[in-house]
Amino acid sequence: MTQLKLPDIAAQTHEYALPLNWVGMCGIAQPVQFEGRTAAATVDAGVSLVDGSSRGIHMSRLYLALESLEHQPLTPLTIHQLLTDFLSSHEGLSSSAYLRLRFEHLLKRPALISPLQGWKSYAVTVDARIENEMFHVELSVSVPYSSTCPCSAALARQLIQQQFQAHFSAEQVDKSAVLQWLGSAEGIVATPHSQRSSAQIQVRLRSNQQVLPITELIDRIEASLGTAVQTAVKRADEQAFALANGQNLMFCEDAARRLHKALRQMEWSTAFKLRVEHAESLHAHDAVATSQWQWDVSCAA
Ligand SMILES: Nc1nc2c(ncn2[C@@H]2O[C@H](COP(=O)(O)OP(=O)(O)OP(=O)(O)O)[C@@H](O)[C@H]2O)c(=O)[nH]1
Repeated sequence: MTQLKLPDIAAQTHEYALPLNWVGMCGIAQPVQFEGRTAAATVDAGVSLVDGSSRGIHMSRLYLALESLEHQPLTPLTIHQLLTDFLSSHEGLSSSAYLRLRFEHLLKRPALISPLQGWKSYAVTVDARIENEMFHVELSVSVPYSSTCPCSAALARQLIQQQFQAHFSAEQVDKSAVLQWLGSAEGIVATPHSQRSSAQIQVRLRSNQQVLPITELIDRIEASLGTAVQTAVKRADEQAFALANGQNLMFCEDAARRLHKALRQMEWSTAFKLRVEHAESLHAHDAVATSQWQWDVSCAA
C-alpha cells in the first residue's frame, strides 16, 4: 500500500487574513501538584494567532506541553515556563500565551473549640499570561462565610428591651429572676437574621512572586471576616460560632471594606478586585458589594 502523507490543514493559509486574539482549548482535564497533593484541574490553554494568513494554531503542541504540570509543583515559575513553551512552539504565529487553571483547593480546618477538624474545599482559579513579553499571574478564590445583619441585630435587641420592660415592671429586679429570664425564649424574643455569604477575590501577583499564596490568601480573607463557615461542629463550637457572628455583625458593605483593607496589606499583591454576596434570608434576593484597587481592563484575562 502506498504511504500517504497526512494532510496538514493548520499549515494552510487562509484567504481572509485576520489575526485572532485567543485560540486554544477549554476544559482540558489535567492533574496539578499543589502544596504536596495532586488536584484535578480543568485547564484552558491558548495563544494569539498574529499571523492572520495562517489557517490555524497547533492545538496538540499546547496540549502536550501541559504534561509538565503533572510532574512539578505549580508555581509562577513553572507556569511561566509553560507559557514560554506555548510561544516557542508557535514561533511566527503567536505573540501572547494564556493559561487558566481551575481546581478545588482542600484545606483541613480545626473546630473553634473542640479538638476536631474537617475539610473545606475552595474553588480556585489561576490565570496567567504572557502579553507584550510581560508575564502576569492572577489568583481568584471563592470563600464562604456567615454574615449576621447588624440592623436586624439592633431591632432584635430593641424587642428584647421592650420585653424586659414589660416583664420586669418593678424598680428593683431580682438578679436570679433576670438571669433565668435571659436564658428563656420568652425573654430573648427575637433573633437577627443571618446568611451564608461568599467572597470572590481576584488578586494580581507581583512579578517576582515565587509561590502561589493561595492558602495564605484564604486564611487572611477568613481572618478579616471572622465568621468562616465551619467543618466539624459540636455544641461548644456552635456556641463559639454564635459569639463570632455576634461580634462581627456585617452588612455586605462592611464585609467589602474589611476585605479591601486586608487585601491592601498583602505585600505580594499589585492589584485586586472583590465581590461579596450575602444570600439574604430576609429577602429572596442577594445583597452585593464590590471593590477594587489598581484593577483595570488589562488585568482581566
Ligand atoms: N487549529 C485547530 N486544530 C483543530 C481544531 N479542531 C481540532 N483540531 C485538531 O487538532 C489536531 C492537532 O493539530 P496540530 O497540533 O496541528 O497537529 P499536528 O499537525 O499533527 O502536529 P504538528 O506536527 O506539531 O503541527 C489536528 O488533528 C486538528 O484537526 C480547530 O478548531 N483548530
